[in-house]
Amino acid sequence: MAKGHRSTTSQRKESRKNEIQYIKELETRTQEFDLKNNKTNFFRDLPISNATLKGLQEASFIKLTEIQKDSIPVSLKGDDVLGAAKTGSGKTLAFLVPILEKLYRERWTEFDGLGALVISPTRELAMQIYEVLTKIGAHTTFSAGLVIGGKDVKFELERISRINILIGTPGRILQHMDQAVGLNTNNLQMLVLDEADRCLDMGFKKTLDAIVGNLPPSRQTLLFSATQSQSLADLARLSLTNYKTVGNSEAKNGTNGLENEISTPETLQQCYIEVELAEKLDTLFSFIKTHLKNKMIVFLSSSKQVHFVYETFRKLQPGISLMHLHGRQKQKARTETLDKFSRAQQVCLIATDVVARGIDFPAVDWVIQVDCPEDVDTYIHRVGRCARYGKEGKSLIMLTTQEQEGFLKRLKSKNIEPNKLTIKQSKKKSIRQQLQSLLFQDPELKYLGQKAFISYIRSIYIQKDKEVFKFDEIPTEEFANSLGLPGAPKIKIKGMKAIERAKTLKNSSRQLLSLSKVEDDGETLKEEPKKVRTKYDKMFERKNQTILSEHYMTVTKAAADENEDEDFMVIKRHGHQLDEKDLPELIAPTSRRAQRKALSKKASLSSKNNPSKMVFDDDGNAHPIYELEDEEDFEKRGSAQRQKKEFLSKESATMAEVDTEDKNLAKQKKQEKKRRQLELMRREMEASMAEEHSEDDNIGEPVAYVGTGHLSDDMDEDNYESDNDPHPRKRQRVDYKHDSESHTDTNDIIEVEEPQTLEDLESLTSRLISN
Ligand SMILES: Nc1ncnc2c1ncn2[C@@H]1O[C@H](COP(=O)(O)OP(=O)(O)OP(=O)(O)O)[C@@H](O)[C@H]1O
Repeated sequence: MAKGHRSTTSQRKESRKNEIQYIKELETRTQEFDLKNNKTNFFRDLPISNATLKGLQEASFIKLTEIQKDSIPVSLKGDDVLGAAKTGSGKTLAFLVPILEKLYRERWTEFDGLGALVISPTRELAMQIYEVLTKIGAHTTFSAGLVIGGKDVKFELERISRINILIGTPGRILQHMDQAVGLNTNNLQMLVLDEADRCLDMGFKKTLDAIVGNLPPSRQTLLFSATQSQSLADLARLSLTNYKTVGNSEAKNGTNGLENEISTPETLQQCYIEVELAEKLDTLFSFIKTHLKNKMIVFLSSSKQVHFVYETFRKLQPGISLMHLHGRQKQKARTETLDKFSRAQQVCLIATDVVARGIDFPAVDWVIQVDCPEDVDTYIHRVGRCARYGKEGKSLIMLTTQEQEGFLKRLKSKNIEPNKLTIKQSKKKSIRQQLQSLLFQDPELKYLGQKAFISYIRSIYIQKDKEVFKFDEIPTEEFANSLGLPGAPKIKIKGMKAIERAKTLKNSSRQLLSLSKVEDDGETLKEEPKKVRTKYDKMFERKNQTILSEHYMTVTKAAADENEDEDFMVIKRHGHQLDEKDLPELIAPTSRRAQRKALSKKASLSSKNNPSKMVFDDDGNAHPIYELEDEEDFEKRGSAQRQKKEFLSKESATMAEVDTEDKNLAKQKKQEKKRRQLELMRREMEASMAEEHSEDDNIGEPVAYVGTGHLSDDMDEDNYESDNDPHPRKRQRVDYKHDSESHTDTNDIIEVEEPQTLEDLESLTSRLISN
C-alpha cells in the first residue's frame, strides 16, 4: 500500500468483489480446460492466478515440463493424482503450483489454519521443497512451515498453529499431530506425498497410515514419485480416491504396469565396470584423479564407509575438493554441506543414500556407485542426481563379479542397460600401501577402517536380494587389506540367537537398529578362522575398545550424533511406529514448579530400587551421597538460627520468582484465548461483509490485499488506518487483473532474502508468519 494512501471501505469491498469474480473466472477456465487436447506449453497458459504466475516467472519457470503439463490441470480440477515421472523432471512444481492455487481459490487466510500438508521422506528434500515454495509463493501471503527431525521442537510448536502450508518428514509430522494442540488438520484441503515409496521403504507405512487417518477425507491428495512399486500402488489405493495417473505411459496403464516403468532420463549416459571388492578404493581414487574438473557424487552404503573414505582420501589429497554427507552428522553440518556442494563446480561429495532421492543439485557431471544399491529403484534415484531437467550427465556403477550378473538382470527388467567400461590399467593407481601406512600411523583411522569393514559386511548380510548379494563369497581378508587394515577384524558369532536377532533387525526400524548397535558392539555375523595376532593387532584391539572410541570422536571431529538419525541405509524396513515412541516428548513442563515436580519424581523413581547409592572418594572409600556435615564446620558458618533464616529467605525469594513466572504464563494463555475470540469475531465480520459486498457496486482499483499474517493487523482491515500510525501495516499487494501488467508498490513488498541455511529458512518461516 502506498504511503499516505488509504483505501476506503467501499474500495476494499470492491477489491473483494473483484477478487471473487476473478476466482470464479479461474474456476471456469479450469473446468473448461480440455485435458485430452492439452497443448499448453507455458505456465502463463494455465488457469492459474497472477500471484502464482508472477512467483514462477521471477524464479525463471516459464515453460512447463511434461509432468507439469500433464498433472497441473488435473490437480487444478480437484482430482486426486498419482504422478510418475523421471528424476529431475520437475515434480516439485507439479504439486506446489496446485497447492498455492487451491488455497488462493479458497481465499485462505492464516485464521483458516493448515490448508496443505507435504510429506517428504528426508529432511534435505523437505528443506528443498520449502525453498522452492518460498520462491514461487513470494507474491502470496500464505505462511509456510518446515517441521523436520533434529530440530528444536519448541520452536516448531510455537509457530505451527499459524501455518497454512506445512512441509515435513513423516515422524515429525505425526509427532506434532499427536502432541501439538496447535496443529489443526480439520480444514486440510490438500495432502502431498512426495517420494512416497521411499517413505514406505524407510518403514514409515504405519506413520503414514496414522497421518492420513487424521486428515479429513474430503481433502485432495497428490502422490508423486520417480519410481513405482507395488507398495506405492497399494498406498495409492488406500490414500487416493478416484485418482488419475499422470506421467509415464506405463503408469497410465494402471497399477499393473507400474512395476515395469523406465525412469532414467534420456540425457543420462550409464555405464558399469566389473571390479573386485578389494579393488574398489583404488578404482575410485584413480577415477577421481582423472576427473578433477568434474562435479561428482560417490555413493557408499553406510555412514561409516563414507566417513572412512572421506578421512583417508582427504589425507591422500587427490587434487579436488572433498565433502561428505551422511545421516549420522548433525543437521547443521548436513545443511552446510548441501549448500556448499550445490554452489561448488569441481568437487566430490561422498555420501550415503541420504541424498539419493529428490535432492536437486545443480550441474552434477558424474554419479559413482561404489557399493551396489539394494534395488533398481535406489539405482534410479541415485543416478537421477545428475542429468536433471534435460541436462547431460553420466553414471558409473562398480559391480563385483558376484553382483554383476544378478544386478544387470535386475536393471534389464526395468529396461536399463548400462554400457560396460574397462579400466585402463595404466591409469589405475594403487593406494593400498598409502592406506596401510596411514592406518599404521594413525590409530583413529585404523579404527574408522575397522568400522567401515564391519558395516560393509553387515550391509551385505542384511540385503534381501540374495541373487545379487552373496554374503558367503565376500573375500573378507582381501577387502580388509584394501582398506589398509592388517587383517580382517574379528567377527564373532554369538550363537544362532545372534543370527536370528540380526535377521529380525533387518526388518526393524532404523531407531531399533541404532539402539541395538549390532556393528558397534562388534557383534557379528561370520566366523573367521583363528589367526596369529601381531603386536599391532594387540595394540589395535586394546586401544580400539574403549579409549579410542572416545578419542576418535573428539580428534577426528566426527561429530556423529549417535542419537540422531541412523544413516539412511538402503535396506527396506518396516514398522516405524517404534520411532514415534522413542521420539522425545513434545510438551515440556510449562512452569518451573512443574519442572521441579517432574525432576523430583524422576529422582524418587531412580532411588526406588537403589536406596543406598554410594559415592567413592579419591582413596576409594565408599560414602553415602548425603552425609551429615561435621558439626564444627557447620558452626563456623554462624548460628543454626541465622543459617535457617538465611535459607528460608533464599527459598522464599526463589518461590516469588517462580510465582511471577507462573503468573506471566497464565497471562499469556489468557491473551491467547482472547486472540482466538477476536479471530472468531473477525471471521463473522468477514462473512457478513461478503454478503454486503455482493450487493455493492462501488468502483475502484482491482487490487486484492492478502492477509498479512498478523491478527491485530487484519482486525484493522475494516477500520481506517491513521496516517500518523507509527507502525504502518506492511502489506503485499497482488494484482489480479488478467493482463500481464502488475502494479506493485515497492513500499509494500515484504523483502524475502534467499535462504542459505536451515537457520535462514527458519527465520524466513517466522517472518512469513509474523510480517
Ligand atoms: N518448468 C521448469 N522450468 C525450468 N526449470 C524447471 C522447471 N521445472 C523444474 N525445473 C528445474 O528442474 C530441476 C528438477 O526439478 P525437480 O527437483 O522438481 O525434479 P523431480 O522430478 O522432483 O526430481 P526427483 O525425482 O529427483 O525428485 C530443478 O532444478 C528445477 O528447478
